[in-house]
Amino acid sequence: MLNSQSRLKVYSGLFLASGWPQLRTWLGRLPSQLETAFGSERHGDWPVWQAALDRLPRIEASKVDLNVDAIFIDGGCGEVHRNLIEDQLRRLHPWRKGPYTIHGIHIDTEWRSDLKWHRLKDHIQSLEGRTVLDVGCGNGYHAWRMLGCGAELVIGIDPTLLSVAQFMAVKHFAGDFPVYVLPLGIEDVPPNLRAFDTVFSMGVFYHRRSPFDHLLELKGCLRPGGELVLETLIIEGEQGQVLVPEGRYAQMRNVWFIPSCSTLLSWLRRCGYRNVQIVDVTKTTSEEQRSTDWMRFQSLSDFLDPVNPELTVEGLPAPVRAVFIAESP
Ligand SMILES: Nc1ncnc2c1ncn2[C@@H]1O[C@H](C[S@+](CC[C@H]([NH3+])C(=O)[O-])CC(=O)[O-])[C@@H](O)[C@H]1O
Repeated sequence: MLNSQSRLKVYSGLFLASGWPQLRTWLGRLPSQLETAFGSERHGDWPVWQAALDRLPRIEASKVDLNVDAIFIDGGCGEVHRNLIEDQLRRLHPWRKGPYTIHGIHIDTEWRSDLKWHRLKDHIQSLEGRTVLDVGCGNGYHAWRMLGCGAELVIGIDPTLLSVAQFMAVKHFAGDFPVYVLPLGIEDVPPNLRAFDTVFSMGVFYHRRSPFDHLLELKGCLRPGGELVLETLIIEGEQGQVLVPEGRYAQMRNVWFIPSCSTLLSWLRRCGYRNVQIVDVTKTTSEEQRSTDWMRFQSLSDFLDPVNPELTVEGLPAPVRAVFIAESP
């Protein structure tokens, strides 16, 4: 089992990131934050996931390609090792974000996260040399893609320990790249760090009970002039319209605010962002989100009205997602 010392080792490259003085306030607190988060080994399944990680064989990667839709890691791996790896990776079920191809094993995840990446990548400022924060990064799929686009350092945060375990499995095989997924929520990032060149918040906004506070927290993470990339569920409608589901939305329990595009644009401006733009609006389809062999639970098609797929099973507008970009003052 990884004890707390060796667990910190996973993040050691990050602690060496003294080249980022703005991050010092946070890095100082990080060891105790990690202790607390992993201390939720109270979390029933963590020992199972940790054991799967511990069983992964060490195989040097001879090729890592982060600029392909299925993040690609390969090396000289025989069938015995491949079977062992696949067995361990499957213990980290459900795999929601991806896809990945690791030593010949294709992890066909619930989400084709590459589709979201393609929708936004040509609209954002170049990530070359930038310090990036990905809030609610899941298992880090987009964080790897950001690195592939030249980011100098990518920090992802996600409080779901299974996502962190999946990231650790991928990084175990990829090697020592400046990308980290921390088992933390946005509320754990010290306020007003003003450290990151680009901050992504994708698929998180509608889970927040207090939308303005989320937009302001994100602004506090950005350096002046930095770029926010915000992706969230929207409804069709005029400025001022917003859906607040009274119960579930597409079977999700924790959905709070789904604004229209012009409403969210005005909220961003109200929070002080400049050059606020909407760069993509796309209906979520079963090509993008579906059950697979690596995510065997229900998925989008089960969450839509079987007679009218324009509606969710609750009778609300079916999921449409939009990407907003904005500049921090
Ligand atoms: N307080 C919080 N702070 C940070 N993250 C949180 C918090 N609460 C929940 N999350 C995390 O936010 C992620 C939202 S998924 C988006 C993944 C990726 N970004 C994607 O765009 O594919 C939703 C989706 O699939 O749309 C989950 O991994 C949560 O654990």
